[in-house]
Amino acid sequence: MSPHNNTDIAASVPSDAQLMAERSKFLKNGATAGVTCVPFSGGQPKGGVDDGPVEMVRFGILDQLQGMGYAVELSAGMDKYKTMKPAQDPPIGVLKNPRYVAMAARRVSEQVREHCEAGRMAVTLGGDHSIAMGTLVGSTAVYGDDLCVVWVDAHADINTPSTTTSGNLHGCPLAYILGLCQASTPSDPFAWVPRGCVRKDRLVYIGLRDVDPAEKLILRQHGIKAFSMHDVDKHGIGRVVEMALDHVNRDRSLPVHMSFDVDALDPSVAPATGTPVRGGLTFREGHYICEAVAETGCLVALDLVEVNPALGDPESLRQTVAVGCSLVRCSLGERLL
Ligand SMILES: NC(=[NH2+])NCCC[C@H](N)C(=O)O
Ligand SMILES: [Mn+2]
Ligand SMILES: [Mn+2]
Repeated sequence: MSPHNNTDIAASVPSDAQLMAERSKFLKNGATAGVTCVPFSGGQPKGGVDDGPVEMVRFGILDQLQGMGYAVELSAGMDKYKTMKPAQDPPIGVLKNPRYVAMAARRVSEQVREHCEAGRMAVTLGGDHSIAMGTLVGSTAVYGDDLCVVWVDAHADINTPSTTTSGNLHGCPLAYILGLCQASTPSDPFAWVPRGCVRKDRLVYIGLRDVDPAEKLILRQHGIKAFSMHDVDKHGIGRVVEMALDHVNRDRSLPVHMSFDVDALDPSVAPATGTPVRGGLTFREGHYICEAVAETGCLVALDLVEVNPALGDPESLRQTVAVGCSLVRCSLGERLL
């Protein structure tokens, strides 16, 4: 019998999770993925995005992570997100479902904080992007303002309660996180969000192409670094990711939280999402971002949001769920070779 059969190889060669744990600069338990499923759609008007996590689980994301060598620690009580909607939740100004969004995000922040405290890689499956208010409060509670944020999205999601025209809170999480809007009244449902928990110079965007006029002003006013699709075309994705990481984390010595909105990808690659915008990242460009961030060994938290299985035909759904899962795997160190 040959001494080099596959079992021998598998036993002696490190798994992707082991490689990731060895490279992982900030996680004491980097071979454990702390997964939080957030079936939540209250930050925008379209139903279905609350089924994003369950579809990704059904597609096998948890088994896939285990297959890469990760232990998976799943946050309990994902059904609670669907049932915690308050009976009365009238708009505050133009903001829709403010109490519901705030309650859900607060719960997310606690679940993500627990994973980060335990030194696990915190993986959050959305749900709409308003939940990132929770994920970032959770990760910064542990990593403080060292935390760098790579926000991959077609949109800037930085509207304040006074600039949003839609009133959809999935377009606003970063305004709260960066402290661009202060708690106006003691009854503000977002009073628990530590304003400014992420520093403006530690946020960088990749993939922008649909930014509201007021958001453009905010980005300019505060000197927030953003690489649009124009920059991706001009420099190529390799250079853009390098420049983005250089901006927030020149020495690759700080922890990174990546918040990946699947609508950053072109609608031909990820059609089943609520606010698709033409001219997005290719399949490979999206994956390259995840691979390059994984390679730094700095990743401590990942969000994958805005997969909406209710939009489009079964093939669009399958394609979008599959690409969401593969972005998660690549961010957690799955390698092509
Ligand atoms: N997470 C998203 N898909 N956000 C889309 C936001 C669109 C628009 N800027 C708004 O404020 O409503
Ligand atoms: Mn978006
Ligand atoms: Mn978004």
